[in-house]
Amino acid sequence: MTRKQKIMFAFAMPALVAVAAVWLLVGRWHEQLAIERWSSDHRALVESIARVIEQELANDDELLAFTARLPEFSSLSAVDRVRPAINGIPGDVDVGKRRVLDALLAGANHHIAVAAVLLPNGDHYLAHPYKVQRSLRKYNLADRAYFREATRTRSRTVSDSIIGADGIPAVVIDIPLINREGELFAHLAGVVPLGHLSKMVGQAQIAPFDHAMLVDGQGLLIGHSLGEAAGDAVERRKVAHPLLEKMRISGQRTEFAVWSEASGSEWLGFAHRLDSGWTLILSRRLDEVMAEYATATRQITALVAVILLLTGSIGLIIAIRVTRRWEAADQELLAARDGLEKRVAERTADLTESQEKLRQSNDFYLTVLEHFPAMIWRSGLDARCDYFNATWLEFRGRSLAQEVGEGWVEGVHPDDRERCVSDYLRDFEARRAFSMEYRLQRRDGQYRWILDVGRPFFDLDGQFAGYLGACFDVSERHDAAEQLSLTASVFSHAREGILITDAEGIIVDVNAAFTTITGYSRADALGQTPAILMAGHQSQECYDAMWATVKQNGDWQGDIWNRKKNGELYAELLTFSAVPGEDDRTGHYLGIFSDITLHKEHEKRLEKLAHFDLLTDLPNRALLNDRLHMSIAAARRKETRLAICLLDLDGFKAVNDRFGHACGDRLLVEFAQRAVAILRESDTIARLGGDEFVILLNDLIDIEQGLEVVERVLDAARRSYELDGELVGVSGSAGITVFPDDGADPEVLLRHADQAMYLAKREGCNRYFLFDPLRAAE
Ligand SMILES: Nc1nc2c(ncn2[C@@H]2O[C@H](COP(=O)(O)OP(=O)(O)OP(=O)(O)O)[C@@H](O)[C@H]2O)c(=O)[nH]1
Repeated sequence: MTRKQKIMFAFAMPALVAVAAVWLLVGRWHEQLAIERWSSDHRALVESIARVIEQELANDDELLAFTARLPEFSSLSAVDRVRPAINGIPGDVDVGKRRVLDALLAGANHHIAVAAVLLPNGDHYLAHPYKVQRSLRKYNLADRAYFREATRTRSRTVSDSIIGADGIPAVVIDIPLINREGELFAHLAGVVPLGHLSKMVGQAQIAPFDHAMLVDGQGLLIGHSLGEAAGDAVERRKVAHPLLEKMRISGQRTEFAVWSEASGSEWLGFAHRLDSGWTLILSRRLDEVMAEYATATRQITALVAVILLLTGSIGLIIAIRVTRRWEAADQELLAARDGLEKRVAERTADLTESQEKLRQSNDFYLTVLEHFPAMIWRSGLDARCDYFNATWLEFRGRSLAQEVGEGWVEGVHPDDRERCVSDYLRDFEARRAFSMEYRLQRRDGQYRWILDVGRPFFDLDGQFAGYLGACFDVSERHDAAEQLSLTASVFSHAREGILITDAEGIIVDVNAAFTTITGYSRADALGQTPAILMAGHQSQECYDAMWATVKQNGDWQGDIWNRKKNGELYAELLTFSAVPGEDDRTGHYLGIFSDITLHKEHEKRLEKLAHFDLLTDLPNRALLNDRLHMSIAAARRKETRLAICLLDLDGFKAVNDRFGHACGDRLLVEFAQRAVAILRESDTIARLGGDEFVILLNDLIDIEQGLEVVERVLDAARRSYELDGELVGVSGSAGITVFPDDGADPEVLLRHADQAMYLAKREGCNRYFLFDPLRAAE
């Protein structure tokens, strides 16, 4: 189908549909219009027919009223002749009335078929014609509604339909007869059979209506247009009619309606209430009414269709012209579209390329993010975590679904959980970057220290979009920090002094014990070298050796004498170690020392006890032995002589006895001092015990040199001593032996000296003897 055909079709189809719709609508509309028109046209006719019926009834009424006013009906002259058996007075009694009634019934322009005179109690006085009186089926009519109504109102009353006393359905006109005294003495009743009423609504009377009905006040059918033919045999039945129902509801005197019968035929018509209370229903078949208006309907519909078709055709022509322009414009549009599509294709290709690059870029960043060595997370505006990278999930050994939201918190160590969550939420609220450490359970169940660094991130519009964070396993650093903290604590609280120098030996740190021991504050020590502690007690070589050992072996341990800031000497047990730095070179030196001055002094005391005589402070026997061995060795090495002199005081016991032991002690001390003052540094005088001493004279060139010294010592011994204010005198006896002349063995040499001293004592004391082997043999 071409474009033109499409447009024509687009116009033609709605036009045809519109014509069809208008056809139907106009048909329906015109039917409605025809009904309304018919209704308004015939409303007046209905009222006119009703007036005719009412007029005819009024005529009957008037005729009866006229009769009632005649003298024959001014009284009842033969009431006493009434016989129930003949339903009233005999036919030949009160004939005046019957003559009048004959004349009444003989008239042609009324509908009264029977006339009757009733007594006030309802009994018949007479009925006319007489043969009707004789055939009456009901003698007393006091129970009739119209009779009671007329008696009560003392005025003319028209009844609804009844079954007459003669058994024929009829309506009755009752006129009460009032005498001059104003008493109601009788009723004059005119009976109109229903068949007579049907004559009022015969076809001729109701044309152009098809059908008419008269309904009494009780809703009973009392006449209809077909009743004329039925005569008196009009069926007195209850009428159920839509118009009656409508009238009952509306209360209107005239109602119009359209209704359908069960047979399917449609009717329209009017109901009109008469003055008597009866209702006249006039109806006509709808199809007949519509047939009257069919021509007009067809004309209007055709006119509308022509107008529509004309309008449609004009529209079609315009559409075709417009279509041509559209087609031209369309061609331009197509050309423009082709160009546009080309550009779109080019742009799409560019865009696809860009998207591909973007996708690759995204894939790259996502891959980087997923497998970045750090554990990465993200949270949204609600502070709940909605992303964890593969590194995190791998660390935790859990799925993303398990970790998102609050899931990850389950992995935080129970002791850290509250702090971790509250710190996070606090910083989140403040949109503040944070850095915190907590323990997070790894997939193997082990808790690891995690450094979690989070910061807020913002979208392209600068709106806050959540938090991004990266976590690092810092357990080793954390352990190291703890270790460092422990080390620092040990460093601070150690009882040993600790100093740390750099590779050049410059002190970089000292602890509190260092200050306590040395008196140098940290500020005093930093930047100095350990040389500040040098006391001059050890030689520089000693220090150099120490440093050399440290550098070679990594450490050195030993006792060392240093000097405190206040100049006091102290001994320390020092461990000096090299601490390796990077690339295995010494980074620092660590010195740990404890103050062992007391220990040293104690040791010194013990040593002194072991080698010196407590009283005189001279070497004792043990030290003498050592020295003797050393002196022998030295003399042998130097090839010199060694004189060994054993000296025993004379008369010492008497001093003790006379002055006491303490004075004896003082004498011994005095003698020792005198002897030491005489001897050289390299010589030795030892106390063997009591008043017995040994003198070693080294490096003797000849024996005389030694003898001279011994004489001087003996002279010193002889000098008086002041004890308790008195001068006391003792002397000494000595025996001398010479190495190597008299022997080489220390014991032998001492024994020889003892032998010589024994001789000196024996010869009178206060003298000395050289060992003489010949005399010793005596
Ligand atoms: N005061 C004092 N007396 C001591 C000490 N050791 C020993 N003695 C006494 O020194 C005396 C030594 O005795 P001796 O050597 O016989 O006395 P002596 O009178 O010098 O006699 P000779 O040596 O034989 O000439 C004894 O009385 C000891 O009790 C000491 O440390 N102090």
